[in-house]
Amino acid sequence: NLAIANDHQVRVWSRQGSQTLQAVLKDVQIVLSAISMIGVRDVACQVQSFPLSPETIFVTATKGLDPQTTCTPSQIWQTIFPNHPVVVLSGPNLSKEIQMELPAASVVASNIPTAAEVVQLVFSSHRFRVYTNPDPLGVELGGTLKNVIAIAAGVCDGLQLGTNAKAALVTRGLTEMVRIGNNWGAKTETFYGLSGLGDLLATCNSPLSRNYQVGYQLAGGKSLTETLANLQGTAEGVNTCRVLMQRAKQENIAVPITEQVYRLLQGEITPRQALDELMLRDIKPEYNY
Ligand SMILES: NC(=O)C1=CN([C@@H]2O[C@H](COP(=O)(O)OP(=O)(O)OC[C@H]3O[C@@H](n4cnc5c(N)ncnc54)[C@H](O)[C@@H]3O)[C@@H](O)[C@H]2O)C=CC1
Ligand SMILES: O=C(CO)COP(=O)(O)O
Repeated sequence: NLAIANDHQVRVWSRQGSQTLQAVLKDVQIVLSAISMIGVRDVACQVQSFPLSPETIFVTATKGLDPQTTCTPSQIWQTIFPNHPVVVLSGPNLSKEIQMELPAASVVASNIPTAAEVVQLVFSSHRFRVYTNPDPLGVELGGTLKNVIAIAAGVCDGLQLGTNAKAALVTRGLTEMVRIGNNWGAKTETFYGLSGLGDLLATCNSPLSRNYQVGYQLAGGKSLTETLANLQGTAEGVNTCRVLMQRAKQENIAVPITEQVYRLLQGEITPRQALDELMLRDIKPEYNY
């Protein structure tokens, strides 16, 4: 809708639609993927078999981690299309609000600045303010990692733990995101921008967020299976949490909040036990000076 409002021609493909992917991709300048994480590699491999101009830009809006490789979506697109520009689009962008034409801001990040600028122009308008950023990994990890913290935030609200607890959780969640991001090569300052703190605040405070909803329902005593069965759309944080736990263990990264969300999702602990585990951790400095 945003691109159409800027007079661009847009074609939409979905596996439920009648048009073939090849027909939709004929002569396109930009391919924007918003496939859920589970389907990214499959769709990218299909796209690889179609003729595309070498200038075609890939934009990815998926927020997740590949369970097999722990790669981010943009890393998958870049591996399959090594000679094409890849741009990450991420920010505090709850789609229902954008559909309602409420104002929002977002970030487009790429190793190729001109590609990010092209995409910035395509989507920018008086109701959607788009910033460029040179740290695609950081921007992508902000949108991906906050989903795990949003599950925890949903639990926090579901248990009615109060505003102080929520502020503590979100702030320490950001510290955890920065720690993981730094370890994987992303820049600290990116996490304090729209795609990090911005998206964290949006997702942790909105019932429109599916990840927040997962936490909220679990706190209300529903099982994960029941919660996911009644959820409209994908809650990427569930898969992200599992992938993250596996990689954090391998790389010895401290991820206390992720660990409690993981154990909760696995059905190993109750929401109350997860809270106690976090509150009773060894006391320590807020950060290492
Ligand atoms: N909804 C939102 O507010 C936002 C969503 N995102 C991200 O966008 C992605 C998609 O989210 P939603 O559209 O909300 O989820 P959704 O569940 O509504 O849509 C995902 C789509 O991916 C399709 N899909 C899955 N596997 C496929 C495959 N192998 N081949 C073809 N299609 C496949 C599904 O059929 C579905 O239409 C997620 O990674 C999400 O984190 C990012 C920003 C905002
Ligand atoms: O990423 C989002 C908003 O920026 C959407 O959050 P959910 O996937 O939790 O609905």
